[in-house]
Amino acid sequence: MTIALTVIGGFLGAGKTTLLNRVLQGRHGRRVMVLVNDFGSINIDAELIAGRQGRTLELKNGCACCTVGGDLMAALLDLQRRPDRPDDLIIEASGVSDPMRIAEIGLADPDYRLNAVVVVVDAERVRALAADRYMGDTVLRQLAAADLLVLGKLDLIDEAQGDAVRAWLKATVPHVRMVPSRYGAVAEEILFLDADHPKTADHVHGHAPHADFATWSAETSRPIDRGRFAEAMAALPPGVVRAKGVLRFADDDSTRPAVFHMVGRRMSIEPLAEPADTQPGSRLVAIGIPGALGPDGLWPLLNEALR
Ligand SMILES: Nc1nc2c(ncn2[C@@H]2O[C@H](COP(=O)(O)OP(=O)(O)OP(=O)(O)O)[C@@H](O)[C@H]2O)c(=O)[nH]1
Repeated sequence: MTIALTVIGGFLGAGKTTLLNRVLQGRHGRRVMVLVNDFGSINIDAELIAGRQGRTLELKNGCACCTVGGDLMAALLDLQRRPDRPDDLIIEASGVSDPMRIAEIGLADPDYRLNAVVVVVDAERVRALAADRYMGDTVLRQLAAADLLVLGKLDLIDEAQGDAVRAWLKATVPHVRMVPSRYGAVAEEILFLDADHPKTADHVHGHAPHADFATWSAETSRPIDRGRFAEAMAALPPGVVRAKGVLRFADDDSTRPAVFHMVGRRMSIEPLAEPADTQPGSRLVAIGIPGALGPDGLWPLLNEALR
């Protein structure tokens, strides 16, 4: 039997890991493995995946659609030879990748068949991102690659705005079905799409490079002051479009670290859902337009927040 391949794409912070976690928690009876490709030297995404032990593979050091194609092929080959070979492989693409390109790399291996390319859309931000001079092409390419659009974050906008986003998506990618989803609440469906995707064959082979994004990361073993951390993050320049971290605050004596998300200017800090085998210390990564942060990257900000 071939392994069904599902690629989850979507722009930085759209909600890909949230959807993936819902799939992993679902009662679908399938043996699912996941492969995450974060776009930085510290792969925080792998830490944020629920029940990840034994079923999460990581692709580090670059964007799978551009630089790590060879690593991806090697990982796929390895997986289908394992005794605990899965029924399904879900690849969570990095937020800047072209998910169709990743699907194509996967399909070069005859042991895999493409179930679907699922693209998560941040309903609050998608139109502004698509119109952005720097990020627009990447976003539009992702939308066009989808067999299914999962329209998340409708809870952050009102009904009229939600209708306008739907109408815009319908006009922009008329052939693509979309489903609304709050925090990935369509997860059960996505393993069983078995999409008919003529687009894969038609897709222009070769790779039109997407805009360059820079990543920054910083780590510390010292506790972090919550108030000063929030102030430091609020001071990030607009060119930093996404940041996330697994953090240990000085005022929190639980063993459970906190998870920090910044998507655009929206920030949240919550306890890590499943703290089982997380690393000690704190880690922070950010992604944005090259040059948005100075040569020391996140370090000055993180240092300000230490106690
Ligand atoms: N309000 C709201 N927030 C959501 C929804 N889905 C996801 N989020 C939040 O959006 C933030 C980013 O979610 P992730 O799932 O980490 O996004 P991602 O696409 O995996 O991010 P990258 O891998 O960094 O590109 C988190 O704070 C989520 O809780 C939703 O439907 N509504």
